[in-house]
Amino acid sequence: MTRSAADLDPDDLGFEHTPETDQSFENALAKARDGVRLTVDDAVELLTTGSDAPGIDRERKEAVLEAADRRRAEVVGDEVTFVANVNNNVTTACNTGCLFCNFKDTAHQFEADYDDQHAGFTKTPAESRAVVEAAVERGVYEVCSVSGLHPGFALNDEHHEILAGYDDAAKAVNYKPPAAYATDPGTYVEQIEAMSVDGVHLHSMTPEEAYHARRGTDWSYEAVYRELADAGLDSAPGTAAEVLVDEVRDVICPGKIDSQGWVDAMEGAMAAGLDTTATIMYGHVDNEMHRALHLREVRDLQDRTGGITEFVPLSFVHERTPLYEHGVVSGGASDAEDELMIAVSRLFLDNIENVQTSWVKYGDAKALKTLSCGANDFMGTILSEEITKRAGGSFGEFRSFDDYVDLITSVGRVPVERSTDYRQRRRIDPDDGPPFGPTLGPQADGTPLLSERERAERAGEAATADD
Ligand SMILES: C[S@@+](CC[C@H](N)C(=O)[O-])C[C@H]1O[C@@H](n2cnc3c(N)ncnc32)[C@H](O)[C@@H]1O
Ligand SMILES: Nc1c(NC[C@H](O)[C@H](O)[C@H](O)CO)[nH]c(=O)[nH]c1=O
Ligand SMILES: N[C@@H](Cc1ccc(O)cc1)C(=O)O
Ligand code: SF4
Repeated sequence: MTRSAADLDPDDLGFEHTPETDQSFENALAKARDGVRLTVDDAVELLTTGSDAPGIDRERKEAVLEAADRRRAEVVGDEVTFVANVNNNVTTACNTGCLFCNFKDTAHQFEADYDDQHAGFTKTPAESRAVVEAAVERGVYEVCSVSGLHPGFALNDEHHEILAGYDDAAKAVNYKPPAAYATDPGTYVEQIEAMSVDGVHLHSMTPEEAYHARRGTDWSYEAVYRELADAGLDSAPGTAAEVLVDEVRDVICPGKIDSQGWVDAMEGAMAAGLDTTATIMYGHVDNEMHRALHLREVRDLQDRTGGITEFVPLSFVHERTPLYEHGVVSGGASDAEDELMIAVSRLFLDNIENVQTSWVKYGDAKALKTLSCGANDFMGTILSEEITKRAGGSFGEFRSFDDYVDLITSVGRVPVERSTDYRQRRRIDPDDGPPFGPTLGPQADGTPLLSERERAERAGEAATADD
């Protein structure tokens, strides 16, 4: 049975790992500056600006940020990349119950005989395809699709048969036949086929979703990802990582696969030939030792695979989440913690080229600051955002190419449109416009993604929603 937030004692979460080391801050900083591979203890010293004293020391923090900024310049230069993408969340139905998440809606509300209104949604494969087609027509060339673990979801027809064969399948394998629901999401393979529109890059199926796509079977992650790749999947998002230390997962996402399960799924995706990304979702109950252990897990995985194209620190958005509402946490990470998380990711992950900063989580001002703390990628246009918005985030759902060019040039860096895998890149000369639009997609001819009128309408809607 999963624990609820109400049962947790915020003053004693029973953690064994604490941010204490025998290393000194000065030694750790010297190693970081010299480009020596960092240990977990080094990372803790840098993240805490010295574990021997409480709080963050301003001067020491600046020294860490500077070292990370220098490393970023050496590794990737002055280019700041971004991608023309659309988010398509297929369903919010999910019974996993992660305590940091307000994206999900419990699945019984989606059942055909449920009478009350609810705020969730499920898209059929045809509806997902329509979203992608409309975006591709505008010039988008990446679809990022992450979803709730709908009990009616299965990999394919064979998977449906296996799951339906279980006694008490709802309890045993989190399964109910799609006919029980008002809207049938189709199979994972059908959703992937549907979203795989003319040459678009499909970035989907987190490790947790891949687990759901093989639950109740003895199929390997590699086999599942191969079948999805055959259906049109191009790369897998390394979300669901949260913090890869099981004592933290036991508190914030006890219903999820454990750290080893996440690593196994990622290895399966890469064995199937897919690129992946990796993330950390920090700033809740985790401490700096947890963050450092997470970074080591990711670096080890990359040493073994080489298939991780970017690392994305995702700062916990707390406002409307069970963790916050039940007083387990009193807020998210501070600005200093955010800056240090980006910087130490850059310094520690010597085998991952790109560190992404998320304007969804940080807002533009802080995201711009992080571009001088080690980050070099500025995410994508996304066109829609549900996860952060539902958790209480308020930084919007769209950034245009014009916004990107303005923001990036305002901090003296070079705006570069990239493909998902970073192999295709186009440097943008700010003197050539505005307006700017994507050029790397199958239907991208440089026209802005949204017309002036559509942008004004969206801005108006956002202003009304804030009132
Ligand atoms: C909402 S899930 C969707 C995909 C799938 N259900 C899963 O868990 O892998 C995607 C990711 O969003 C992030 N997320 C969810 N709630 C968040 C919050 N309140 N603040 C920051 N990130 C959040 C988590 O890192 C999570 O893994
Ligand atoms: N950081 C966030 C992302 N990042 C995903 C990227 O936009 C892109 O899909 C990836 O870099 C692969 O090219 N997406 C979100 O929806 N929210 C974020 O906070
Ligand atoms: N969709 C995830 C973020 C994400 C998705 C894909 C990535 O590759 C990276 C990050 C979120 O909103 O939290
Ligand atoms: S993070 Fe994913 S698995 Fe967890 S509750 Fe949210 S949607 Fe479900």
